[in-house]
Amino acid sequence: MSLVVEGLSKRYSKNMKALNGLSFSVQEGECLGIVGESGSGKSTLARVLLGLETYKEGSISYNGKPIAPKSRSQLREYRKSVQMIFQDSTSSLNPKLPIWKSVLEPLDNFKELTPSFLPLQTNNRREVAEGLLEIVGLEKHMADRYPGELSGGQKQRVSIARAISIEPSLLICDEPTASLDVTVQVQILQLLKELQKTTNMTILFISHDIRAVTYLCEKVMVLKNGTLVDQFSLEALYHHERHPYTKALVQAATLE
Ligand SMILES: Nc1ncnc2c1ncn2[C@@H]1O[C@H](COP(=O)(O)OP(=O)(O)OP(=O)(O)O)[C@@H](O)[C@H]1O
Repeated sequence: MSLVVEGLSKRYSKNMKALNGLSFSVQEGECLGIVGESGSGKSTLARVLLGLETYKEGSISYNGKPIAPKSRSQLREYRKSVQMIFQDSTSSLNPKLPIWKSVLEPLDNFKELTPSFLPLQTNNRREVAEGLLEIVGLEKHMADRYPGELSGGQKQRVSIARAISIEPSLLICDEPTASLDVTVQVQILQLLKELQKTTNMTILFISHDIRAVTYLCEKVMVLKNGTLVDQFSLEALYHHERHPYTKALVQAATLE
């Protein structure tokens, strides 16, 4: 797996660049964190990387092939190995579907894929869903519940179960813990960390919260007004060379 972004810019209007000449790459098994305040361009970047949003300047390539949002077949191929989790698990789960059916959506889309890390080899779809729920720490009986009957943390676990069902090589997380209580945030981060270790998937973790990013990721990028102002490895977080904006984020987090 390799994701390479070069000179990526995105404008919503003539005068405003939401993303401004971003260049970075992510390699197999890495966990890259992108941190920035509100309006810095985090969601725009996630949407562009997922092919949900077009861009005119720069390039994005996945495993050496360009991501061209206009090509449906390329995008389908890409989605076989790239999954996502968003902040709002409520709107990403269909309220009318029992949990087990929601969990199976990606597998229903890509029938040719079979998740090798599931403990059970079965053709029983419901059992596959239950196995996935167990992997993310939910009990089997949750399978029959509806999203409205679950807590925020439980819903986010369901979103994670669904995302990992096809064993993605790359998981893009856009503020996955932002709407959760602090203790639940930690549990979700622990789960992602554990899953990353067991599956060796690559994680791109986008968040306004530098504590969450530095808990999970060994490489960090800082986004400010659409520009990458700092990039560093976790061990250099407190280094004097850090950009003033990074230092300000760290300081604000310690004051909270
Ligand atoms: N669909 C859109 N049309 C016009 N401008 C947009 C659109 N989406 C985002 N923007 C603008 O692009 C900039 C970056 O927005 P984006 O949502 O990517 O930031 P963010 O870092 O995710 O913020 P937040 O954490 O508040 O969601 C902002 O100035 C925003 O107003």
